Amino acid sequence: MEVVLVTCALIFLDGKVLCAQRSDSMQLPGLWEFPGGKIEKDETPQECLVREIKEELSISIQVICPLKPNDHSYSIGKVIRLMPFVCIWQDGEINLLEHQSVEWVAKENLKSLEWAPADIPIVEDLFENWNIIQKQLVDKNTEL
Ligand SMILES: Nc1nc2c([nH]c(=O)n2[C@H]2C[C@H](O)[C@@H](COP(=O)(O)OP(=O)(O)OP(=O)(O)O)O2)c(=O)[nH]1
Repeated sequence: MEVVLVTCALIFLDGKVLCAQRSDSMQLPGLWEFPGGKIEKDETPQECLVREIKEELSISIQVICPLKPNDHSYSIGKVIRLMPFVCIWQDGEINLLEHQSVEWVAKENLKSLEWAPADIPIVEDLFENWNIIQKQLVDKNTEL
């Protein structure tokens, strides 16, 4: 069974997370996701994420920690392993190079978006652990 490794970034700023809507030229058009992409040969998931976010949104991020990955099969014989990472915005202005739109979303609005099926368990996990993640980010900020 082929397992495709895909990273995605939960980028936090001011208590909201950045969500992106896939465009008509992408697979799963119109659905919401966390930006990211497939891991290339010889790169770590963290390197992949920094590269993808620069390519897709033209911003720099800092990768903080992983959350639980989710395996999802969109077609027979092929599994996507979606690997989420908590990240913070570091530098640059968002420029939509692939997605049709992005939104900074608060916890209470997370579940109202129409998510790509592979993201649903990740959104659940994020919702459940939202306050713990926020606290970790605040502690991290005071450390810096
Ligand atoms: N980046 C990302 N991809 C996701 C998410 N949820 C989800 O099902 N996917 C799927 C869509 C695609 O089938 C695959 C990732 O493909 P992609 O098109 O974003 O990645 P990529 O830029 O490296 O792909 P490519 O252009 O090289 O084909 O994972 C998500 O939250 N983020």
